[in-house]
Amino acid sequence: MIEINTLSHSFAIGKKGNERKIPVLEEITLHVKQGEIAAILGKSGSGKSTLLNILAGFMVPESGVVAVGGQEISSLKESEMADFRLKNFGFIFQSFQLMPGLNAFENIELPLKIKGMKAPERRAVVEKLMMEVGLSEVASHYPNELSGGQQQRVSIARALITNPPVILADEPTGSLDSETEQEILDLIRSLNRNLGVTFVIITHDDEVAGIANRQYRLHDGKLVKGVQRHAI
Ligand SMILES: Nc1ncnc2c1ncn2[C@@H]1O[C@H](COP(=O)(O)OP(=O)(O)OP(=O)(O)O)[C@@H](O)[C@H]1O
Repeated sequence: MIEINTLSHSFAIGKKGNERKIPVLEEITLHVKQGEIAAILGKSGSGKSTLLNILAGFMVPESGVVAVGGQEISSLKESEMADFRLKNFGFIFQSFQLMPGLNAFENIELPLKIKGMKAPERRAVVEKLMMEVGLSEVASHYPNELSGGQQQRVSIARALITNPPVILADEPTGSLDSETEQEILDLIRSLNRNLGVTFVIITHDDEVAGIANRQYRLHDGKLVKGVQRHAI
């Protein structure tokens, strides 16, 4: 499903004409099968966000190949990449990134509106998913009227509403207390099982990585360990 082969990237820092190249990712090779949960673990500064940004096509790597569902993404033009991203990826962030002026239902509905789905169909699809993620009771609540865990459920539902095959999650429980973290991890696991969605989770937290079928550990831009914990 996701194939990253000998990916390297560096950033140039310093004044123009006097730049230094700092390697951030070195010869990364990792593969994620369809339906797996993969965790990319690493301390702050190890290169996790850079790897996720390259995987999502927000950044073009210096060298190496990134393919998703057989499509090599570095060969896509910017507009093709935007289209590819919409169809293939859902995003979950540590800080939820909900629209404050929309209630829970409307936040989840938004991607379907953008896609041009008609209102009655949207309602049916959103209500079904809200039930699945345990949000039916709070459909009309605005983000500031929801707990952190509920806000993350909304953002997970919004990521899933267009049925993307892959969810990219950046520290999805980083803003939550440990009890709520466990609830969200259980939800991710059950959505992965029930819907067959592939998850790539970047985290510094071994607890979060514990739900993954496959763990990759980054240290100073190098993959130090790729562990298959349990098959799907
Ligand atoms: N645009 C940039 N220009 C120069 N250096 C950068 C840039 N973006 C990131 N870096 C450097 O690359 C390294 C990896 O950063 P990255 O954000 O990928 O790490 P991370 O593991 O996601 O860290 P965190 O967990 O703190 O978000 C860091 O040393 C960072 O300073």
